[in-house]
Parts: sequence; C-alpha cells; structure tokens
Amino acid sequence: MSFRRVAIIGLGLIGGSIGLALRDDGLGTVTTGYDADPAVRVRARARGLVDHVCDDPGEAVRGADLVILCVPVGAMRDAAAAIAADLSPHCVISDVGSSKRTITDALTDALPGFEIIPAHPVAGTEHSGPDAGFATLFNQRWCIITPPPGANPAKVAALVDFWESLGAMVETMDADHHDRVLAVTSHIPHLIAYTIVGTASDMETVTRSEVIKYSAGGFRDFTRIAASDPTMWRDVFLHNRDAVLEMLDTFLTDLALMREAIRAGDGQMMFDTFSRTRAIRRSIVALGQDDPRPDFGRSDHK
Ligand SMILES: NC(=O)C1=CN([C@@H]2O[C@H](COP(=O)(O)OP(=O)(O)OC[C@H]3O[C@@H](n4cnc5c(N)ncnc54)[C@H](O)[C@@H]3O)[C@@H](O)[C@H]2O)C=CC1
Ligand SMILES: O=C(O)C(=O)Cc1ccc(O)cc1
Repeated sequence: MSFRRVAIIGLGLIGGSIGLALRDDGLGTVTTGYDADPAVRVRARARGLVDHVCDDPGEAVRGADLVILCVPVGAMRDAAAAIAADLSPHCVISDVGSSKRTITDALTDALPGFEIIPAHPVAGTEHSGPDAGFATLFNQRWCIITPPPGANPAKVAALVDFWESLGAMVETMDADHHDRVLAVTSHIPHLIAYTIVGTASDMETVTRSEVIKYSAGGFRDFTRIAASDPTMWRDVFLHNRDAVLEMLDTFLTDLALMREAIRAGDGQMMFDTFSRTRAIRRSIVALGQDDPRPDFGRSDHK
C-alpha cells in the first residue's frame, strides 16, 4: 500500500519540508495542511507548501490516509484531539516529534482505536517556521520509526516506504530506546549549547560585544545550535525528562573527571579522551554522515 492523500498538521520547518518534498516526488500524492497560526497559513499558501491549506483541522484530515503531526512535542495531544472526529477509520497517524515515549502515550490516549505509528526524522536546522522548509531536508538523513507493539506490519512498511520516498534512510526501534539514544546525541548537545552561550553572555569580566567579536569556530557552532526554537526545545526537555536526566548524570560525571584532569595537569588523560573523540568524528565523516548541505559544517556559516 502507499499513501495517496497526506495531511500535514503544523506547517513550519518540518511540516513544510515534508509538503515540498512530496510536491517534488512525482508520485501524484495529494497534500492538505493546517496550522493553528493564521499567519503561518498565509505563508504556507504563498509558498505552496501543500496543495490545499485548510482553515480548519478537521477539513485538512478528512479523506487522508496518512496524517502527520508536525507540531511542537507539547502540542501533539491538542493537535490530535482537534482532528479526532474527522479522521477516516483506515488512516495512519504519525508525527515527527523529537522525543517519542510521551507522544506515543498522548496520541494513543487522544485517538483510541487508530493506527498510530510515530516517527522522527533526524534532520533539521536551527530555523523554524513556514519559510524555513526545503524539499531536500530529508535526503540521506535518518528517520527513526517507533512502531508500538501490535502495529500493523503493512502500515509500518508503508510508512517506511513513505520516508524513503522523501530521500530518508529508515531505522525502526522501540520508543524508550529512541529517547535514550536521542538524549545523548541531540538533546544534551542542545542543552550544552544553550548553556554555554548563556554562560558567555552572562560573564562580567568579558563583555557581550567581545563574545560576539572574538567567537572562535567552536563557539560559533554552539551559537547556531543555541539559536534553535525555544518552544520546541522547552517541550523536548519537558517530555524526554527521564532519559535526559539519566544521560546528564553520566555527562556531569565525565565533565568532573575532565575538570580534575585539568586541575591535576593530567595531560595524558586529556590526550587519550580527545584522541578517542576525534576518531568518532572521523567515522561519521567516513560514513558520509556529516551534513550534506553546502557550507553547513563550516564554522563560518550564518
Ligand atoms: N526543528 C528541527 O530541526 C526538528 C524538529 N523536529 C520536531 O518536529 C516538530 C515540529 O518542529 P518544527 O517544524 O521545527 O517547528 P516549527 O515551529 O517550524 O513549526 C511548528 C508549527 O506548528 C504549529 N502549531 C503549534 N501548535 C499547533 C496545533 N495545536 N495545531 C496546529 N498547528 C500547531 C505552529 O504554529 C508552527 O507553525 C517538533 O515536534 C520537533 O520536535 C524533528 C526533527 C527536527
Ligand atoms: O540543527 C541541528 O543541528 C539539529 O540537530 C537539528 C535537529 C533538531 C531536532 C531534531 O529532533 C533533529 C534534528
């Protein structure tokens, strides 16, 4: 089976990118969309993010065989409740949220009896909103699908095909495992970036203009991440709390070891750690998993 009518709820960076990628896929998929913000709907129409931008969530999902919720993690439950009465009984409900356990539970609660197959494209940028999306966002990027126990295998396979048709590479895993993996590979790195940029701007002995003027490559990379959407990231930390706290404890232990090595002048410890981490970066590049977007990995990008 394949999805002929796809409804996208939330027409920001991710929803808009899915709509644009579907427009370019040549499969004739019909797309509808809705966003709670009227100004976003205006921009979505102007950019042609979907074939039909609707002013009502029910109208957007009527007749759809795939509905994808592309709203902040904390808005998933309300977005699901707003479409419940208008969903076709056969349709698949999915999402793109950055954490998976609480979303799965919220969607299962809000939409009893529907086929819910959560997903997370591990692809994005620090930009958000209806002008941020682009059709190639998912090319060669991973999309993790977290089918709940008992999910219909044919519908899971159709969702895998769907993401592959957008250019993604697909992996399936359990929602709890997803949340622990992403806590360490995405959520804590964002937390570190938000914190270090905040620390630098709060310092009394270094002025804010010096921070901006002399920011070296590493700090500039942190400022890009720390420019990510505050609503989205607040929701990620509220919803992936347990996994983030668990990984954060491990990270703080390692950071304390590093502080001790610096205090004690233990160059060997630092050299060994930095050599190990350099090897990880080199494996990512060798696998072609560094960012394929032009200029994206450069320290002087905007
Ligand atoms: N930004 C990124 O790099 C990535 C984000 N994600 C996930 O994708 C989801 C969407 O993120 P973005 O597209 O970046 O956010 P965005 O802020 O660009 O777009 C979200 C849109 O949802 C709309 N919205 C909020 N509540 C709504 C509701 N109840 N009903 C309908 N529309 C509603 C907002 O008006 C906004 O236009 C989030 O759950 C996020 O965790 C996943 C991968 C990457
Ligand atoms: O901009 C970046 O570097 C990102 O890491 C984008 C991103 C943000 C959230 C996700 O759930 C997945 C990818």
